[in-house]
Amino acid sequence: METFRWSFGILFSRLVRLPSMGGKVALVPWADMLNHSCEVETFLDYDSSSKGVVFLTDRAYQPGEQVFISYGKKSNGELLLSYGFVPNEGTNPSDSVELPLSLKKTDKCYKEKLEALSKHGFSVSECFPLQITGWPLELMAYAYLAVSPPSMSGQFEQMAAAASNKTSTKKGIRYPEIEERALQFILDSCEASIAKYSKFLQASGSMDLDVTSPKQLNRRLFLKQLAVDLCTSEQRILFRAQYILRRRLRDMRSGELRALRIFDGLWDIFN
Ligand SMILES: C[S@@+](CC[C@H](N)C(=O)[O-])C[C@H]1O[C@@H](n2cnc3c(N)ncnc32)[C@H](O)[C@@H]1O
Repeated sequence: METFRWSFGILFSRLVRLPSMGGKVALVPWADMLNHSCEVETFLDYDSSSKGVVFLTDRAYQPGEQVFISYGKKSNGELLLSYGFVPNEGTNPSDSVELPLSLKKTDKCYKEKLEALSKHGFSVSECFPLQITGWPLELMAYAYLAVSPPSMSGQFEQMAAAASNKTSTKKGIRYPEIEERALQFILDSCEASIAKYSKFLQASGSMDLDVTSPKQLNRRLFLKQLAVDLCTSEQRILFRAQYILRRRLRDMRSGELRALRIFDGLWDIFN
């Protein structure tokens, strides 16, 4: 098992996917010494004219400077799983965190909604990727479905299709009448996830590493630090989403309040 794990780790951390050969994988000695940087876009690829694997840098490098390639637009979690490292905090624009969303068991239309989701290959709980720059339209469509009242049952199918990205238009759907509830629903999930991350990060300070040798201790400390780095970066994305959602909800609610005040003012005039 130990040998299998080692071979698996070596293979997955060193294999190269060659886009011009349909993503074929290859082991490329020497080229596999290049480290990843989230700031570069260039990658290794097969070049049919020279019949070899080539790499063109995207900028000039000074002698002695380390040359980087891109291992692909991957989240910190993917980089940790495939390559065993986590980029420095805030340096990976492709970083994302999976946000779990679920239908509520107490929902009056639970069965109908689940049926609509099942038709599109979804189940009662789904995860959607949150990025520092925002969230996908599919996540919003799922949130609409989760909060929509029985009077909107005619739209469940459309919402489920949009959540699974199987609509023909690929454009986002909008239901202004339930937008506030949908945003609040996403915010609640976001805050539940933040609480889980905070619990882990707090506990990590006093985690019992249960080791018998200094070598084992160093290894466990290293792995713990990787877990802490990953959780910190994922929690950062959740905090950003929480900030955006709170602001949007506050603006919507203050807009509604203003409209209500104007209505009250008009009411007073007419009375
Ligand atoms: C294809 S090898 C790159 C060469 C490797 N540094 C070596 O010495 O052989 C991939 C491994 O390099 C390391 N690596 C690559 N980019 C890194 C980065 N930005 N930060 C930390 N480690 C990195 C990881 O251990 C990864 O599994």
